[in-house]
Amino acid sequence: MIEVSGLRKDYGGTRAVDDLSFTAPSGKVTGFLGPNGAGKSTTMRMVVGLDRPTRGGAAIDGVRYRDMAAPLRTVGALLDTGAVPRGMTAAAHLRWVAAAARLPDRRVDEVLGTVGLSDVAGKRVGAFSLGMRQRLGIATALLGDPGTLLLDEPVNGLDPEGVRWVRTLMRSLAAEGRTVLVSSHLMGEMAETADRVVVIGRGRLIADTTVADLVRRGSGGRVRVGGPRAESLAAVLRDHGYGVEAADGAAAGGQDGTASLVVTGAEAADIGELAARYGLALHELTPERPSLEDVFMEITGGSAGHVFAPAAAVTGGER
Ligand SMILES: Nc1ncnc2c1ncn2[C@@H]1O[C@H](COP(=O)(O)OP(=O)(O)OP(=O)(O)O)[C@@H](O)[C@H]1O
Repeated sequence: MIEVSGLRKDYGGTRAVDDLSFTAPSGKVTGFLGPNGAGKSTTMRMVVGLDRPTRGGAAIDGVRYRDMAAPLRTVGALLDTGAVPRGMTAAAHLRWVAAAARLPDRRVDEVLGTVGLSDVAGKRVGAFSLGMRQRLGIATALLGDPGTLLLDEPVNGLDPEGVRWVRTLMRSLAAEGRTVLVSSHLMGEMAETADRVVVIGRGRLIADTTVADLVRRGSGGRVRVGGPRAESLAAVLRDHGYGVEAADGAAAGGQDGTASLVVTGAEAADIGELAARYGLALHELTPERPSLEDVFMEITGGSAGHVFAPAAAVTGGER
C-alpha cells in the first residue's frame, strides 16, 4: 500500500504538488491521472525518494523510502526511460542494477523474459525504440520482485500490442497482491486497466474513487427513458423532484404520446419503479454514461481550486 499524506512540493515560486493525500491499496491497479504538468511525476519521484518534499510525506507499507532496508525489493519504479546510458546493453544495465541491489543474476534473465526483450538483451540501449526502452524500464522496476510498483506513463511509445501487454502485466501484478500505481493522461487506457483512480490537477486532489463511480458521477445521473404516455411519465417524474427534458430537443409527446425523455437526478431503477407504480409502460430505459475521457475533461478543465467531490474519504495516516 502506498500512502501519500499532506505532500507538497515547491519549485521556487511554483507549487508542483499541493497538500496531496491519497492511498493506493495493495492488490489493485490505481490510475494516477491528470493533465500535463499536474504534478504526477513529481509526486511519484517523492514517493521513491528522488525528490525531497517541501512538506508531508509518503510511505510504502508504512515505511518511508529512505528508511527501507532493501528498497528495490520493496518498490520498483519506471520514472525516466531516458536514464539508461545509451552505450550499455540491456543485459549489462540490468546486471549492474541487480549487483547494486544485491539481487541474484538469474533475475536479469527472468525479467528480460517477462518483458519480451530476451532476444535483444545483448543490444545497446541506444539502438532501442522508445517502446523497447519502456520495456527495459519495466524490467528494471520488476528486478527486485517488489510488492509495490510505480509506473510513470508506461504505455508511452508502445504500439497497440505493447499497450495490451502492459495492461495485462499490470492486472496480473495486482492480482498477485501487489500495489500498482500507474500514471497516465490517457483516460481510455485507465478505464480498461485501473480499479481506482486518483485524479489531480495543478498539484491538488480532484477525485479519489473507482473508475465506475467517476463515470457515474460525471454523468449527473442522466437516464434516457421513453414510452407511449411520455407526458404522464414526465409529470410523475417532475412531481418526484427529478429533472425532465425532451430527448434530442424534440417536444415531449408525439401524436400517439410516445416520446423519449432525458431524466436527471434519478437512477434507472428509480424511474422503473415509478413507472410501474403509476402503470406507465416503458419502451426505453437507458442510463447515459459519458466516457471517462469526458469526465476527465469536465473535472480537470476548471480552476486549480475546483474540487470534484470524492466518493471515498481521502485517507492518509499521520506520520
Ligand atoms: N525540477 C523542476 N524544477 C522546476 N519545476 C519543476 C520541476 N519538475 C517539475 N516542475 C514543475 O512542476 C509542475 C508539475 O510537473 P510534473 O512533471 O510533476 O507534472 P506531470 O503531471 O507529471 O506532467 P506530465 O504529464 O507532463 O509529465 C510543472 O509545472 C512543472 O513545470
